[in-house]
Amino acid sequence: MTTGRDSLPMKTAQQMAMEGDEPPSKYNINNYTTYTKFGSLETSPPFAPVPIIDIGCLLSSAKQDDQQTELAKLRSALTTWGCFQAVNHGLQVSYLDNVRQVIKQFFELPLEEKRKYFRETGSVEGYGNDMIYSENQVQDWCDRLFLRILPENQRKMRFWPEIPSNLRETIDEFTKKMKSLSVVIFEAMAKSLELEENCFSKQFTEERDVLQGRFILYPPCATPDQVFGLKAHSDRSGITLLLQDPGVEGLQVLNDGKWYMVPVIHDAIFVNLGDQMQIMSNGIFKSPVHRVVTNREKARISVAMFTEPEADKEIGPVDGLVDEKRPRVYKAVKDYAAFNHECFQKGVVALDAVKL
Ligand SMILES: O=C(O)CCC(=O)C(=O)O
Ligand SMILES: [Fe+2]
Repeated sequence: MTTGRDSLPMKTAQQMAMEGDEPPSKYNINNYTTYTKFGSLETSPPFAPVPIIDIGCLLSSAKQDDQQTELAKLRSALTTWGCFQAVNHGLQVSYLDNVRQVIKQFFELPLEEKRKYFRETGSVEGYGNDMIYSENQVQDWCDRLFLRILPENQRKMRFWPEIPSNLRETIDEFTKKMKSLSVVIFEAMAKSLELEENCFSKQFTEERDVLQGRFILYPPCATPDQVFGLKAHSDRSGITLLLQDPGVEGLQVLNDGKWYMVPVIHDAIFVNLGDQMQIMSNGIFKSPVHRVVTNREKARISVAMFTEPEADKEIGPVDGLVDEKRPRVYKAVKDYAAFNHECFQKGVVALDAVKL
């Protein structure tokens, strides 16, 4: 995958922030009209009353009544918001803090060290900025490390930092835990729609499925009202599991045409659906549009893990969700990642392009 225009930044957002630079004009959304379709950049909208789901109650071992109540809550969360805060997921808050700390330590390293893992132009994997597809693309005020973690035999270890020395092992272990949590969630989603328990999970739990990690630093920004941390998008994944920075908010979700700030719950894992789940659920579940705003004083880090079916697997609305009352909304697609990328370059919304 190569593009003529892609380039690495002269200075990373973190360097600019450290040296007190104002964000350059290519970071200023007011210079680009394309980004106003989702509304203006509002840095302190109301908090999103995003549902809190008790994962323990979704397990088959939970009391039947508790399970039914939680499944109904899950279904309502996913049909309205497309996201929820997962609590009681079995991971200690000290464990989650340790994952966040390791990522923070990586970003605190001197640039010369991080530079070893710089992504190559025309490719997303590695340390750096988002790929640049066009001159009309506003830049995001963030630096990130992007890794394709699963399938294991596709890991490109040259992009996996050796410092901090426990980073590789931490990511590996966290991935296993997130993979198991995702299976619980996929099964619960199916049960909440009265479908076979494995009808979603079977698309994601074989040997060659993909899991990508995006470890992000949003440095403080001198002009938060003009600059996005991450511009509005929906995820192309099946589901995304996100660890937020416990010290600072920044993630916003769009609901019914209005932006809401996602509250930070220290021990929660924020879960949002991606486009591929919206397709598989025949549009019943939502893949929410979301974005990240910046903060004048504080840096924010986040850890996002994206699950996807393997590229050759065709996905489409599952049988149980298509009937006369609810005709099929989406075509079947293969390699939605590549399709999504193509649409992005053409300025087309991928989910619209797979509608029948
Ligand atoms: O940093 C966040 O809170 C969200 C990250 C995100 O939306 C993404 O990486 O797709
Ligand atoms: Fe996202």
